[in-house]
Amino acid sequence: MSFRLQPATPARPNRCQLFGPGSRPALFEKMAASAADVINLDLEDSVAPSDKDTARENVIKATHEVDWGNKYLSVRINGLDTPYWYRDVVDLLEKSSERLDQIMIPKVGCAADIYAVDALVTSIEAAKGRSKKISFEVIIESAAGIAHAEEIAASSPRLQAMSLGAADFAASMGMQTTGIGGTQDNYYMLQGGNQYWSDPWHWAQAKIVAAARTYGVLPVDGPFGDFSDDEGFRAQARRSAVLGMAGKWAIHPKQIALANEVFTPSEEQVTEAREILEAMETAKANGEGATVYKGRLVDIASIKQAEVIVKQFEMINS
Ligand SMILES: CC(=O)SCCNC(=O)CCNC(=O)[C@H](O)C(C)(C)COP(=O)(O)OP(=O)(O)OC[C@H]1O[C@@H](n2cnc3c(N)ncnc32)[C@H](O)[C@@H]1OP(=O)(O)O
Ligand SMILES: O=CC(=O)O
Ligand SMILES: [Mg+2]
Repeated sequence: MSFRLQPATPARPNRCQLFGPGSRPALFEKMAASAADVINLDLEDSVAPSDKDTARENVIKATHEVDWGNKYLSVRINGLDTPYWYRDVVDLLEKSSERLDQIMIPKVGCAADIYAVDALVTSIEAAKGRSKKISFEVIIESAAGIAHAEEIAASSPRLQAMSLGAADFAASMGMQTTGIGGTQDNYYMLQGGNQYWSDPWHWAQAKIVAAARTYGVLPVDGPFGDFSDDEGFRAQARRSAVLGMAGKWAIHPKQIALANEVFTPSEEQVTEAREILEAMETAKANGEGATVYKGRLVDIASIKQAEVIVKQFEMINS
């Protein structure tokens, strides 16, 4: 470990972030009753320009009137290149109830974007005497965003999570696809006449995980657009979980159980992690730093790996 220790990420479950348009208030009670850990009420791309004002009012009303239980309640504001975002922030901070936990900032391109929102939020919080400090989540979904992922991850103590937004990311990068996440037919290697599909999202995910984990921010996988394809969602989510992401968005209620399943360590994974910890306790008692578990090497690094799984499981069940 470096002399600079890696900060812990926020200790709250973030397996599934359920999205719903702010312009469809009929969905809000259903979202609140769902099994998602985080709710993202959207003012941005799922809301038509003509509905922006009404959606904002709906969302503010819902912070007062809907029982959100133990959900982490987040609202996605409009991008900083639009005429809507400042009004989103001002009205949310001045008029929403203290139940609001987080603002999600889309299409972030550099740390200065967060600085601007932080300055506005901090000023309104002080002016209005709000007792809860609002947290931020950012979406990395542009060439600039991925190029500056590290400075964005370091930009504000308010920052708790960083998501990959596959749709806008693909557009900004000029990727030749209309798919939102998942396997891309044309992204394959050829060997012996056979096609082997590769993962075009992998490097962006890995970059986000590294940037976020360096600064104690939760890395999150964004949308998987084809909500009819459960196995496609599972495969994408499993790859994200193995890479170190904490959770994934659901853009339809069908996807909530799938995300929770993948981002909750299985009984087998937890049992194995606990057995590794026990094996290492025995090794330590014998004055050894390394030992053998089921024919494999385990050593002091294995303790940290096993603890990741046990801690995830314990946090979800606490
Ligand atoms: C690229 C990005 O930026 S992604 C993030 C922004 N996008 C979004 O927020 C979109 C979120 N999702 C949606 O708006 C909707 O789910 C849609 C448009 C995809 C599909 O909506 P529908 O056609 O109503 O879906 P469908 O008919 O399959 O709904 C089945 C049930 O789930 C409910 N439902 C649909 N979406 C949601 C949701 N997001 N949250 C909770 N419940 C929902 C419906 O009301 C319906 O309930 P019922 O059985 O009681 O009648
Ligand atoms: O905002 C999400 C995206 O995929 O774009
Ligand atoms: Mg987007």
